[in-house]
Amino acid sequence: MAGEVLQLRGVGVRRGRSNLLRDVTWTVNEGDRWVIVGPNGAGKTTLLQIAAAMMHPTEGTAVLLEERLGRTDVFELRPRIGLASSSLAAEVPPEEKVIDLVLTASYAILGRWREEYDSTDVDRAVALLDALGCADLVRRTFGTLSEGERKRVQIARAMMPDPELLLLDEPAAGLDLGGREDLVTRLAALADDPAAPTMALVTHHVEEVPEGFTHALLLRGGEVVTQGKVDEVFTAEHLSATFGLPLAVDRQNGRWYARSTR
Ligand SMILES: Nc1ncnc2c1ncn2[C@@H]1O[C@H](COP(=O)(O)OP(=O)(O)OP(=O)(O)O)[C@@H](O)[C@H]1O
Repeated sequence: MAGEVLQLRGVGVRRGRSNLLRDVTWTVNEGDRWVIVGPNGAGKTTLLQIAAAMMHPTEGTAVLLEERLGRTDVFELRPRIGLASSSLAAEVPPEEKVIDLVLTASYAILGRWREEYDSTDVDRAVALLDALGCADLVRRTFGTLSEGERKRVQIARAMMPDPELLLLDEPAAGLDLGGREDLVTRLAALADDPAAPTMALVTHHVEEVPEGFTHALLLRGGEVVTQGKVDEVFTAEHLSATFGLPLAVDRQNGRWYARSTR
């Protein structure tokens, strides 16, 4: 499939009197690697929920993989989109085996019972875990993993059905410095792989943006501050407006750094 993977036009999400998102217009093209950056409560997770066909907009239109939300069967659409998020991780039973957690993603269910998998599926699951540095965790249960290991296993699961769009909600949250750097390096390798799916990653921190991410969208108070090519978006002016404090922004070896100048 060529062209637009996701197209939002004038998207709003209201809950009671709150506008979680307002007038968001955003196009993701095949092969793009997007980061969505903003402070707590900006609406980042809400935006990702729409991109994952887990939530419908209250206003505007959302077209995912050429299917318009509200006019398509989301149960057919969801397996084409990989989502890794801490809220999904919280639903995993602690006794779930890592290999089963990844394998069951092909069926978009939790729990391995009833399905049988062929050896091609098992080989793919092991290869994905290996690529994310988790080959030694295959036989462990999810409940025994560290936070960093859980994050990497979740990404392997999200990639298992070979999605056309991969969505990562705060993949580095809760990781120590070594864990963050390991994950960011692996995500940079993924971003660099032309065979990898189109991606969108949510974070609060520009330091967590892997090298090779091409585009950025800044959100504040449910509204887009600016969006476009990452080096045009990640300026002191734009990031200061997004986070509501004066920031200096640096880039070194493809990575970004921000600090307060107050
Ligand atoms: N059902 C709801 N009813 C009212 N407000 C809600 C509801 N769900 C979320 N919100 C609010 O919408 C805003 C956006 O939430 P969202 O989780 O999308 O933000 P976020 O940018 O991902 O935040 P964080 O970085 O803290 O995870 C928050 O202020 C949140 O409290």
